[in-house]
Amino acid sequence: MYLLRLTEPEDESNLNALENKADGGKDNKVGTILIVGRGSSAAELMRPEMLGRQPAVTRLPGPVSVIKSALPGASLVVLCARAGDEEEVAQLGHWVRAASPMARLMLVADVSCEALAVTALRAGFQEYLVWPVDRLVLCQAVAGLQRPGLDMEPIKPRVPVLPSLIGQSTCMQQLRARIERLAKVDATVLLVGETGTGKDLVARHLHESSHRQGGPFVALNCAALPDGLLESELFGHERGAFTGAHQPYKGKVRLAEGGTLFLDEIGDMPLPAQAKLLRLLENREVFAIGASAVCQVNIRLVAATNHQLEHRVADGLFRQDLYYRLNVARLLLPTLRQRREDIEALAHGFLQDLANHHHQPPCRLTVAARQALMRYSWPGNVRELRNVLESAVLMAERDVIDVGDLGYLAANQVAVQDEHATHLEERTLLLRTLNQTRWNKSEAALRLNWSRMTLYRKLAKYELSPPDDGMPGVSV
Ligand SMILES: Nc1ncnc2c1ncn2[C@@H]1O[C@H](COP(=O)(O)OP(=O)(O)OP(=O)(O)O)[C@@H](O)[C@H]1O
Repeated sequence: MYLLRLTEPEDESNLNALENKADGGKDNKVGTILIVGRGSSAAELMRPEMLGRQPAVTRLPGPVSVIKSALPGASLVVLCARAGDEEEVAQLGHWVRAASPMARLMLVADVSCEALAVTALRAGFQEYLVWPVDRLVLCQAVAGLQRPGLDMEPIKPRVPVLPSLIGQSTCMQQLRARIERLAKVDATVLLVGETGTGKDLVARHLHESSHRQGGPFVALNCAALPDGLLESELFGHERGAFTGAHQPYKGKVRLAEGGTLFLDEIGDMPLPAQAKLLRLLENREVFAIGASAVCQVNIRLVAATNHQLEHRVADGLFRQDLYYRLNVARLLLPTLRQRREDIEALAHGFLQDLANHHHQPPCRLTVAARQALMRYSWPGNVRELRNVLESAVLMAERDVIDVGDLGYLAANQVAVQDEHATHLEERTLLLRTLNQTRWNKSEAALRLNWSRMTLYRKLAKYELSPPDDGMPGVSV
């Protein structure tokens, strides 16, 4: 009853093979095709002229037990979903991976939706189609199933798996709006921010939202290569240009033709390469090592740094003219400390991601674990948060992450609690002494063996004032 015919009607042998499997036949090359439906596309897919014959469609959310019981042995699971169905998509991906790890997963979305596509690809779907889909495209997408020996070959995803920029804080909303604006123009962009704040991810989003999205996105970390090598990697070389140059190499700049060149850690670029980069930005031309002529290029440059470039200029380590060229449009990425309100959403997104990756249900955070994440200072920003959660997922014995699973954050939490307890004790002691001395501060300082200055500092710190002022907290 779960058989969905996606084959051409004239291809009788395949129909027979599918029928055999559905009837408990021995032909394992094809297997069962299951459709889990939601939205108008599911209803459309049921039309006989679309699929050859009348299929059975199971609704999601629907009888979970029915869907789950149908999964083992399925070769292809087609999910028809709408925008907002991300949770179900992730859930189905998880079930399929658990019940039938070799099955292919296909998502048919009612409308084009980035969140849905990204969730589907992260959940292990090999194919993402947007309704209306051509019947031929459907048939091609399941063609691997129909050809013996190709059953398990994954279908190349048609959309890039680019993680979304998570965060609804004001600074993230502003950042998104700026990315959108800058995506419409071809200006050089400089991304500035601490390590792990998402500069690489933003560069990719800029590329994907720009008219260059069909072109290549080529990234190079300028700090990762020694001086000589960086120049040849970036601008290319001719054969025999230097010892070891056995083959000509185009270089990253020319490889990015028609697309975006992303230069990470640009603050660490050596001065000779900086001179060549300036020429590229001014004339849009490259001169490969050993070449006899320049070559015109059409690229957009996005650069990133976690240095204060102004300081590098002042120290003579970065060319001022290049700095002015790069600094045309500058995007400052907020630290995670500046957008603590996004921590929970980021954690949720990463836990979902990790669950898909490890084919497990997503872990939940206890209240104490959530508080520990909120309190920590995150010097390594979003990357550090992701790493902490990844190791917690691996360490947690159940699908619940408690503060003890958070590695060094747990120790930090204890330190915070100790400090808090010490403060509470000191405040209580001070209040008791002040009450005993009827708020005679000199007498209280004497009894506590503090100077009067220390006493005043502590009064300010704990926001204490005499009872006459009507302030709370004088009774111990
Ligand atoms: N807003 C965000 N939403 C989701 N994931 C994010 C976000 N920001 C960063 N990340 C993730 O955090 C990790 C680090 O991000 P990224 O590499 O872009 O940082 P970076 O600023 O380029 O770091 P570095 O300066 O060290 O190169 C990546 O896994 C990235 O996908």
